Amino acid sequence: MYTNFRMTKKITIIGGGNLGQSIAHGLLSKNYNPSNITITRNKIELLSNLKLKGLTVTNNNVEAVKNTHIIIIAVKPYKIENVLQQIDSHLKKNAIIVSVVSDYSIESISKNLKTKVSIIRAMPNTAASVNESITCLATQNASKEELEDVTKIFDTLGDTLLINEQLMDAATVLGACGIAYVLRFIRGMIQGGIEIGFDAQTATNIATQTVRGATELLIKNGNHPEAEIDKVTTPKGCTIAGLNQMEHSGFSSALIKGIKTSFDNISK
Ligand SMILES: NC(=O)C1=CN([C@@H]2O[C@H](COP(=O)(O)OP(=O)(O)OC[C@H]3O[C@@H](n4cnc5c(N)ncnc54)[C@H](O)[C@@H]3O)[C@@H](O)[C@H]2O)C=CC1
Ligand SMILES: O=C(O)[C@@H]1CCC=N1
Repeated sequence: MYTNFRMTKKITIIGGGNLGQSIAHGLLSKNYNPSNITITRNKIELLSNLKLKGLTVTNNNVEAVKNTHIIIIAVKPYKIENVLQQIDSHLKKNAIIVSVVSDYSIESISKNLKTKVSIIRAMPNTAASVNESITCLATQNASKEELEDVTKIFDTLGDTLLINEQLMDAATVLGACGIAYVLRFIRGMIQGGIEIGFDAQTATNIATQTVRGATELLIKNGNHPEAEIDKVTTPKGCTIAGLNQMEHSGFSSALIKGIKTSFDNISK
């Protein structure tokens, strides 16, 4: 993970919504020069917090891409074609299009652009705002240097993986939708914690740090989850009793089915 680099490349984020703003906040918190970041959306008043931090905020996509090297498109899938048509003839020769739009292929982006530019698909998540995203990247025509530049940007927002584009839908579900699944899990932990005696804030503190600890055990030890679970489950103890009850209620199965259902719904 890069933590201390300052890139001088200009970045434009088209679509300053949930993900676009998360990316902007993540870049700012790692000292990306705000004067090198432009962010667009129709209602620019909703970006006033970023404007105060020194970003260029505009609703003019054409102006926003004119002198920009890296253009991150973060609009909803049904809006990307409009955006591509709008910016096409205004792109710099060496521009790189980075699309975080789900279910919209590199081939589709290419077909909607007359200008020949490098295209990279990226699938980060909203934890980019706190520099803890996992971002999967895929490209067909970007050079090694271009891919390195874009990887550096997403490395400031968390971790980055290069994948085959065929796995982009799977990356969307596991990494991007995954934030919501984990949050719902944590909410369940908190609700359980309140029922057994903690106030909501204390339950939240315990649940969130426990999730962080479990995650670190896997990342730092590189173990299979069951190896770490074995260390917690005393024979005839309360952990295994609770865990088995969760499984009788379909805990793992619910997660697997949910992930599969999300995947099946990507193109709907
Ligand atoms: N929200 C998430 O966790 C993730 C979202 N994505 C993808 O990122 C994209 C954006 O998702 P969200 O941020 O959740 O949506 P959003 O609706 O919060 O943000 C999209 C923004 O684009 C703006 N917009 C619409 N048309 C525009 C135009 N012509 N020019 C400039 N701005 C325009 C909208 O006003 C809105 O603020 C989607 O394609 C989604 O699939 C990918 C990974 C995670
Ligand atoms: O739910 C969605 O459609 C988007 C894709 C990834 C995260 N949110």
